[in-house]
Amino acid sequence: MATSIEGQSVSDIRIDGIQSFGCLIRFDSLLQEVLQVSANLQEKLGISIDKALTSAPKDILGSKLQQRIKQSLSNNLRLSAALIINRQVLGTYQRFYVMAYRSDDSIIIEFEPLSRSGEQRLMPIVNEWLSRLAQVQQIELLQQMLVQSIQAVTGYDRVLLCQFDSHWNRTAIAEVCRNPSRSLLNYRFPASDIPAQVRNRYVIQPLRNIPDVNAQIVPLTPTSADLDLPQLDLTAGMLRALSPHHQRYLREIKVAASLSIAIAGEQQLWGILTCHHFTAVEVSAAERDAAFNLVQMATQRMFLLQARQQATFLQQVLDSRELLSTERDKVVQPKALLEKYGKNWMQLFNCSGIALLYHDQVSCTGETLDSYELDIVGKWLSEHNGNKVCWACDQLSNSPLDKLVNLRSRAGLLAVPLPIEQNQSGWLLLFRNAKKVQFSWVGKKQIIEAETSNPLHRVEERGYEIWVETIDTEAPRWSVKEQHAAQDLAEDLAVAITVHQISRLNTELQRANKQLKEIAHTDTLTKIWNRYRMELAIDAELAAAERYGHPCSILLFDVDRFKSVNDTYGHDVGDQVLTRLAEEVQSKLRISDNLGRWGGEEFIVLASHNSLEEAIALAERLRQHIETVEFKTVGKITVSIGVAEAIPGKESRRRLFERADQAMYRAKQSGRNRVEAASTELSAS
Ligand SMILES: Nc1nc2c(ncn2[C@@H]2O[C@H](COP(=O)(O)OP(=O)(O)OP(=O)(O)O)[C@@H](O)[C@H]2O)c(=O)[nH]1
Repeated sequence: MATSIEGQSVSDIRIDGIQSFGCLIRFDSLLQEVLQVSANLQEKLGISIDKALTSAPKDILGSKLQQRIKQSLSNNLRLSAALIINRQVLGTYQRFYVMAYRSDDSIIIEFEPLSRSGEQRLMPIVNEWLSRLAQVQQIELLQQMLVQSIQAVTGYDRVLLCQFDSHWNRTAIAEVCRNPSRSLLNYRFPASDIPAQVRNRYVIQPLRNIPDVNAQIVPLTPTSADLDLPQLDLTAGMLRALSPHHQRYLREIKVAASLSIAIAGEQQLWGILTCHHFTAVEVSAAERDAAFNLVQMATQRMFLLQARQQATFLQQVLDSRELLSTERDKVVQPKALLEKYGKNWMQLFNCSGIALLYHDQVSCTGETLDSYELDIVGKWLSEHNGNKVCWACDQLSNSPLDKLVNLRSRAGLLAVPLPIEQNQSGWLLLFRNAKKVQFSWVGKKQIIEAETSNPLHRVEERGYEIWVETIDTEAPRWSVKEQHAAQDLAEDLAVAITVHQISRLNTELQRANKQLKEIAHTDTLTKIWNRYRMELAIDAELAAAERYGHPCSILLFDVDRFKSVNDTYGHDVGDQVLTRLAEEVQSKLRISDNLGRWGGEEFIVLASHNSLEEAIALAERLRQHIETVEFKTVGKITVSIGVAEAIPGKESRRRLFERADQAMYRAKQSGRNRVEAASTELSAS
């Protein structure tokens, strides 16, 4: 079997001849001289070759047509629209479809006789299909209707819509076929069938009409070699003869007539619509043009529907992101977000599972991998891909990850970096499971093997080789739109993660601050306020007392002969006494009084709102209570207490304390286990 539909797989072969459904005249670049004519000129135009080669172009074309063509070609390489002309041929009027274009420093004019029959029937058919195509909302339905409409207009036995993949292999995605046993639907054709130079021709001339594969090539006369001119490039025209390769190929697939219409995408060819007839068939220029227009119209609609589909997808992603942004204020755990929205994202991105890796945490939903494996994937991505770039894979078994983790059915992975802190890595991982698909390739095994790494097996013969490729380790590709949308989502998740992180740090910071405060304010042995905290409390109370004019007093007390406790029972027992003493005193105080350890075995009570008399009474109660308490190991102890009432605004905390200390000293001097009050004279001094 030939390797190429166009048969031009190796070199750009030119043939000095045309197909027989029209005739051709080659003029010089100024349209002043006839250089070559096709051998069927007499038959088609009624002008003998000799006459044509010796006549002035005006005499063959008529001055009106000559003028028109000259004008059109003065700026362009070809006529912007083909002309229909009437011409008398052998006594009867004949209509012709005329194409004119420049090629190789010549002007080429092609004439195709038009038959009147059938044209009237064409209009309503075309109009009906146009209106039906214009209303379809589903892409697959539109594609199916397109092939049906082309069959209705051209009458071809098989109409096939093929789409190119990124390697230029074609897959037949829609078909109508009169003979089901010759259906090629879902078949795949290797890229080499339509090599680059042939695809380039389709860009220049999207129509390729071969009404009779077996027709003899009509030679040009004189030949280009005779004229010492290069062989003509007839790409822009309709009559270009088919190469022997192409002819052999079409014969092998038992096609007698073919019409192909290239479909241009935004930047490159999107696909090709191919019509095959199993016997030779005359397709009129009007039918051909109608088919071309239907393809144009349907594909524009198809691209519109595709754009709409993508817009819907993007809108859904946007909606999901909106929901996510409403969560931000609530400081939700990222893991909870995945639990809440994961299902929706899985649907949107058509994936089996989603994982989120950040700050050494792994959360996932749906079918992904084990947590430790996800961790390995994250580390591998950061190491080999950097933290800034997306990584999309549709065949993980072919990637280095296959050796690192047990992939199970996961075949596709879209890994999107989470833009969190600079040196931190985080990933949003979307997984797709493998999807089993089978493709029936048409062509030689060797060629198909070059296009795929999957095993092939031959299934049947239909005059051409068919090789079935089974793919069960691949997932559907991640489209550019999906990748961009996933990046947007990752950005939002990164914000949610950062907000959560900050709030967590805040809580931790607050807790630490509280702890620090407690440590800074608490005496480690007795767990009551320490001296620093007591000083703060006395200062605040002094300020309040001055401001509001209420009294306030302090009680300074000290364990009597505590040294002997330590000496007799040891320091630990001494500590126990101090702890118990604090508890006992605390239990006798009002909520508004504060107890603190002043240092060593000295304690202080801040009795807010207490006058000296009230404070003395409190001190006496405390002293008496302590006297009665039975301390473990030690038995009874006593305390000596010095009481001083503050003179707000007139003395400092230090001075107040000194007065209380002096009173306590007097209590010690007076025999201990006593309460002494600081004198007011002293405080005034
Ligand atoms: N176990 C223990 N002993 C302490 C602590 N702080 C101070 N002391 C002891 O308390 C004793 C205080 O002794 P002194 O200042 O001589 O007074 P005293 O023996 O209590 O006699 P007077 O105060 O005069 O009744 C010392 O032996 C200190 O070592 C403490 O946190 N734990």
